[in-house]
Amino acid sequence: SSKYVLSQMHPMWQEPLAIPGGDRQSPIDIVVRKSIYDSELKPLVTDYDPNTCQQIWNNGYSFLVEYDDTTDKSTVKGGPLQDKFRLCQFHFHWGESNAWGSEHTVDRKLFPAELHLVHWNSDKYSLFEEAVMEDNGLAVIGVFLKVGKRHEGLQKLVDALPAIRHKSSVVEFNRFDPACLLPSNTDDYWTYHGSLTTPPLTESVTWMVMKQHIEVSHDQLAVFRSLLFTSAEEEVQKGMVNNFRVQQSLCGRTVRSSFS
Ligand SMILES: NS(=O)(=O)c1ccc(NC(=O)NCCCCO)cc1
Ligand SMILES: [Zn+2]
Repeated sequence: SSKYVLSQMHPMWQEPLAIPGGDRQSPIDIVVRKSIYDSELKPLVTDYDPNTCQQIWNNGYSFLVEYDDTTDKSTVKGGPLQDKFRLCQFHFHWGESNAWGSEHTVDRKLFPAELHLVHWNSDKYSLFEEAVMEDNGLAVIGVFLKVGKRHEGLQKLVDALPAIRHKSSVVEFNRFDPACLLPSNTDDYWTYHGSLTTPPLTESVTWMVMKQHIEVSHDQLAVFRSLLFTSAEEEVQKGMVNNFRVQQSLCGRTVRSSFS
């Protein structure tokens, strides 16, 4: 049977009716003039070991690059963080067009895509699964992507995507340094307390959203859109696009900025 690819605007999963707590959900719109400059916020200190990179796979929501998080070899500290957090994976969210795709917005401005580097508090917990249930368990660095010049460091990752087109496909992926995906300036960021943006939506994330974006080419982003939400045996194949959650209400939270 001929399989055809759909790209629909429907969200990839149904928003639950009730969310535990529900007053610190992510993503949000960052209203720049309402963010509070906090001079106590330090620069972020990332220390990533490319040799801890293990695999790249399609989990049916996005594609994830997973790192060995059994030691403190790839970590982030500083910024708003009191502890050291271990990198476990990074992934992206994107749209079917360059006009939208990011999860966070800045004064309602949408970006074509957003990178999330996911870390868990290894000073306090011994597993991601434990940390994900705790208030200060996770730290996620968000980086906006804009369409422009080709990102040389990203190309190694783009070249691996055709091998993981379908949900649940995994390939080995080594020696990738996630630091190459960070903007040149990581001192300027917004930070707030929020949640995971996909189920289980747990409210355990300290978000650090970079002010400076990175640039990737139109063609590189087009390869993201060639991925599928669906597994190989499914009759109808759905294009992996618009895998972002809609903005959530701030519920009185303060967004702090590390820059004035
Ligand atoms: N988009 S987001 O808020 O950055 C995000 C990050 C992690 C997760 N969940 C996650 O990583 N679960 C996998 C747990 C495997 C532990 O090794 C969901 C959403
Ligand atoms: Zn994410």
